[in-house]
Amino acid sequence: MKPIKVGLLGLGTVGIGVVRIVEGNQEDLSSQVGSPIIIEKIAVNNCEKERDIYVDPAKLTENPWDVIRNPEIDVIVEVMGGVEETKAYILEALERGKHIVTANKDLMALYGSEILAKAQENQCDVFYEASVAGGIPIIRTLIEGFSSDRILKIMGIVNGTTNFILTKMSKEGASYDDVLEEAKRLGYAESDPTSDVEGIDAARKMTILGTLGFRTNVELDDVSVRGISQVTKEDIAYAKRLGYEMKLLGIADCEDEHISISVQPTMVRRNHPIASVNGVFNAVYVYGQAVGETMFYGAGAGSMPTATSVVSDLIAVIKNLKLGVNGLKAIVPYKVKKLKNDKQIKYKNFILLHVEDKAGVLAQITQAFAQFDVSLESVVQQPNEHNPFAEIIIVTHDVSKDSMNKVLEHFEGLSVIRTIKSVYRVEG
Ligand SMILES: NC(=O)C1=CN([C@@H]2O[C@H](COP(=O)(O)OP(=O)(O)OC[C@H]3O[C@@H](n4cnc5c(N)ncnc54)[C@H](OP(=O)(O)O)[C@@H]3O)[C@@H](O)[C@H]2O)C=CC1
Ligand SMILES: N[C@@H](CC=O)C(=O)O
Repeated sequence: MKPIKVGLLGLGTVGIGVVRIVEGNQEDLSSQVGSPIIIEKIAVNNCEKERDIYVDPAKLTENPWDVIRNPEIDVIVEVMGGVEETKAYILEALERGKHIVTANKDLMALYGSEILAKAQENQCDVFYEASVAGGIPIIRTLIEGFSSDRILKIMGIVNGTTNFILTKMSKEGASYDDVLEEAKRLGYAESDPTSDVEGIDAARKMTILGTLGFRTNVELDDVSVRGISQVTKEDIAYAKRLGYEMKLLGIADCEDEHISISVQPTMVRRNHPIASVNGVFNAVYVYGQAVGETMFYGAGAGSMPTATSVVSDLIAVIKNLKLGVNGLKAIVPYKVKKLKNDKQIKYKNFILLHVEDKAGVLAQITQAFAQFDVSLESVVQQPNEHNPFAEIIIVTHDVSKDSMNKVLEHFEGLSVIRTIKSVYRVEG
């Protein structure tokens, strides 16, 4: 049996997991595909670096082109990250007829359509299951499992680092900075963790999920993004007191063929299944017109869970190779994209205000909501224990983003409001 030769770009957190699974499960994997699988060459930044795994030094190179241009190699597994340089490697590999497995959501969110088009041109596979939600097979599920349905909503905790941080802040009262350091040490965070905490990583993943789920070409700029760096322990405590959990949620919905996609810290009603997803775990909730509610749960980051998705993709590529059907499954979004405007985007809001503690304040505030047609679910006014002002906690009904923005703008000019302390989306 002719072995299948794989070129690996990267031997970090995910790359090490890939080598462990390919070597550790060799017998089972090769039985599934009918050929031994050999990792032929591995590109790294520094061949001398000490690693948590032994690999034959002769396999290592500091030049990724040695992998891409190696005629022996059938499949490239890209787990090194990066965008522009990596795109050049991937495009040339495709031109050379090599199939691609990648965990790189940055690359797929920005250049997915170009890469998939190049793959089709060259009858190559490009699989990227690990790019969203680590070990959860959500991409295959959206493409294949929901092919018969119309997806109306995708809601996900798709960043493990931020869920790990919010969970530890909420359950253990830990400090944001300490937990972020821990997430870095555990290999969950991106090399630049700003993209985790500012919601950019989640936005990239939602771009991919939105494209596949709504079968239209969602771009990163279509996603409105807010991260967790401004979420305070006080906000988390308020959420808990009102029966919610604070989560960084990606929310994509489709109504009358118009879509909206956002990533933002969200107060999720405690009885919603996604509210109990903690730590580095991810979950993707999908609502289909026919199927109704579904949810997919698992580790969203880390070496072995992510490598599981990568190696499953590798197996899929090799099976296609054996059948001679590579390149047939590239998804081409076919619907014209229509984005909702701020009048069409509607959700519940939580607002915490610090206000003057005097007569008539509450009336002025509720009057402002009425003026902009924002209907309220609850309003609570209470003195602040340590300060000479009062707090007003408001939860709205579903209201348009446009109306809500007008209320907040109006509040900026109201002298009785000292500070608009927090505003969060509410789900459930
Ligand atoms: N970590 C996770 O949980 C997840 C990661 N991903 C994605 O997987 C990819 C890899 O992530 P991760 O393993 O965490 O990253 P790491 O930083 O741990 O590893 C990156 C690897 O790539 C090598 N590398 C980086 N740049 C180059 C280059 N220009 N030339 C040659 N080698 C290079 C590094 O070499 P050296 O070791 O010598 O420095 C290292 O081995 C990223 O796209 C990431 O977003 C996706 C899902 C989960
Ligand atoms: N940094 C990412 C890694 C996986 O994509 C995360 O925390 O989810």
